[in-house]
Amino acid sequence: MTHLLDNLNPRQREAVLTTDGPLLIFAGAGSGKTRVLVRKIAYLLEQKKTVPERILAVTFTNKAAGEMRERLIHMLGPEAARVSMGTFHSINARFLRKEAHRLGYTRDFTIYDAADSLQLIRDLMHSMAVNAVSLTANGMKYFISDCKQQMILPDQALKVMRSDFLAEKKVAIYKAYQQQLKTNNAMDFDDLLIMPLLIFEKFPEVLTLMQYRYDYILVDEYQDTNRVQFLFLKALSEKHHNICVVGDDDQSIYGWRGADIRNILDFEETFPNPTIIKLEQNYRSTATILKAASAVVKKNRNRKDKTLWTESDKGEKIILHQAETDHDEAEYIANTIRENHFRGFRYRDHAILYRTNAQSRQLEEALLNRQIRYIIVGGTRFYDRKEIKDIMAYLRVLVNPSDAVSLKRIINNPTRGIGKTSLERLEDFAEETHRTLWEALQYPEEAGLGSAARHRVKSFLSMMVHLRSRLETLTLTDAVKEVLRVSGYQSQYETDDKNNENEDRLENLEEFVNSAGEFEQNNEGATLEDFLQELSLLTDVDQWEDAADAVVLMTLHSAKGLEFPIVFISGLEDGLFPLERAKEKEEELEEERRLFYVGITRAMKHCVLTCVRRRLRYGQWMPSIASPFTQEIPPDCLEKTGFEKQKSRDRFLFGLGERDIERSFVGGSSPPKRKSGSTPSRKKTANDSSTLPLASSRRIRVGDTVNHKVYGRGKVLTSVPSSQPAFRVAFQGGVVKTIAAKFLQFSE
Ligand SMILES: Nc1ncnc2c1ncn2[C@@H]1O[C@H](COP(=O)(O)OP(=O)(O)OP(=O)(O)O)[C@@H](O)[C@H]1O
Ligand SMILES: [Mg+2]
Repeated sequence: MTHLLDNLNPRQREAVLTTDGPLLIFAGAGSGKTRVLVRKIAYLLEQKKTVPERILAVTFTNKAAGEMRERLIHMLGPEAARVSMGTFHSINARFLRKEAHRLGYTRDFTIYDAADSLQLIRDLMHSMAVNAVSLTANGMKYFISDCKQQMILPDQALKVMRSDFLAEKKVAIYKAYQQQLKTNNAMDFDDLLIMPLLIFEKFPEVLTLMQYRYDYILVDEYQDTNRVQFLFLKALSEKHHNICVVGDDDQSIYGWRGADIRNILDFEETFPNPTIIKLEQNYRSTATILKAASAVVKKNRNRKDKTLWTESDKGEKIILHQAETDHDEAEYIANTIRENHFRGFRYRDHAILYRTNAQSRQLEEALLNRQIRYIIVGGTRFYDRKEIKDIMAYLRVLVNPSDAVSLKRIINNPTRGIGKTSLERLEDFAEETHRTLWEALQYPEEAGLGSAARHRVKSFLSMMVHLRSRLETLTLTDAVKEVLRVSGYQSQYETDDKNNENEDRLENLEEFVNSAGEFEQNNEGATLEDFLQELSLLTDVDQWEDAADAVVLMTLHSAKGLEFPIVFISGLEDGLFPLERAKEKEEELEEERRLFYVGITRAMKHCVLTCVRRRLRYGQWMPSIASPFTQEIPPDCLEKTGFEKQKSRDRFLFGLGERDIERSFVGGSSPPKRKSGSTPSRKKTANDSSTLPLASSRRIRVGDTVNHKVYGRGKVLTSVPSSQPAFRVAFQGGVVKTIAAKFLQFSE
């Protein structure tokens, strides 16, 4: 047996051994909070002989849950896999599959992601003829989510709202939205958190059962729970009080998504006689990194003071590099990574963090340019692509025909001649007769459709009914294939011109079938419902498979809980990090500072901060100065580079109307350096490709076979409109990527 208490300091050991009663492990970054949580679960299983299912462990991402599970299996064997583990959303979704019928949903309810919710709000605002200029669908979505996160239901909303001339309208939309969700047998992400509490309230016997179901509840990253999650934990632990939460108020970075820092700060008042254990030794970072991070976060006023110390060496100073432009910044980072690689670091030892996703483009270019492998966490997600959302909509309707958002997405996709007017008539009929849209499809005549349209609706309906019956006998993967085939969705891309984006779509659909296969392999007896649920609840980080040796790019938010030997934090400029809008409110500025603290404390050995003198934002060159946060780092921890006496030159560069000059050089060599005062050179245009070098003498065309230094052989799918010649290429390893032509070698 692994020794459960090995390699733990006395405080950590105490935290593992304190199993009963409320326990708050309150500690700074890298002090072993997550390690303690894993050991504690192991201890409960091994020493206290707790039945695995009777332990509930809540993590911030599904990936973190997966890693915890693996570690436990490694320590204790396969039995440990049975511990109930997951994010709040996935744990609640599982619960609701069994219990949502009490609130009038079926167990097949659909989970709407942010885009689905937004679509529904848009449709509702359209049908309710809401056209107030100051009320956008997006704004409404925030409003609804905000209410839900505070447990304010539509009926109470008006009472608790500040009077605002749009208040009644907003509440009316909120009400309609909630009703429509119910009709669609669908829940949004916030509902997944609220509905269990409503069930507890209405059916106390269910709560009692749940209170006896788990003996121990453990929560990681507690500082980022919101009010509803807090109420859920409180309700569940009320009988046994065996709740152990770990967190760090300095790492609370999801206030903008409703996380309530008071949950951790007020723990002592909420849970009776809690034990509080502070962990103060940091095991992750060098002394310098730790000193810098601590000094920064100490500037926040709304926090509990804590000391972090380490036995590690001082290590190297944190580098603060100022580059000329964002292009140069990316070049600097990529060069540094290349040098580190020569020195023996792996690519995967590096993480590049940024405040906003938009910053990744330049970084990608620079890495591609040097054939450095990388992975982006977040950005355009595979499951957000049109064709993937379409096929998922088919599957959702088959599982839950009441889901009108998905039904509307596919009813005329591929084109079946069921046009807008027909659909509107069907929707009106559904509303007037209190039917779902799916039920209305059975009455096309009554809904007032012409005979041709009636016929089309009937044949669509009978195809779907047929598919639904097929689902009962087919395996998950075969079901997905069958739907793709019978619906005609796949063939619409097969018959058309091969040399356009259709091939791309077909590849993605194939990849989707593969992912179904993989899911089936990993989850015995998996159903289509399980698969759809898993896909709906994936977070950005969950989609990152970290097996490959690749640099990882992600936002600072996504990096929470992770660690890397070398961390770059890019774009450390005033107005970008902290964001401009956060500077006005102290609370928000403090949250940005915590985000910076999270960023620095991801680094084990080296931390490199970068900023630029001017950045292209919204198509304009913005003169930039280093983030005020960089000045909060003690000077003896910092080594500044690149801050040169170029400021006088900068004045000539701003506003000279050549804002795109670098754009046309992206990925290539540095922009031409001009002497101060010289007139701008002629702007290079997108069509000016004649001067750009191509890797071979023959120009590359769609359909060609090409070679790439990193990705190997591939086939050119499409040409991509861009400031320089670029192609979408399907490589042999299954990777599909857009690559600048100059990195491709024509292959006979
Ligand atoms: N007692 C210990 N001895 C050696 N290494 C340790 C010890 N405790 C923790 N570590 C190591 O320190 C690093 C940080 O631990 P862990 O990720 O558990 O910290 P954390 O407090 O959860 O950090 P964060 O606040 O970033 O979530 C890990 O690499 C972990 O393996
Ligand atoms: Mg942790």
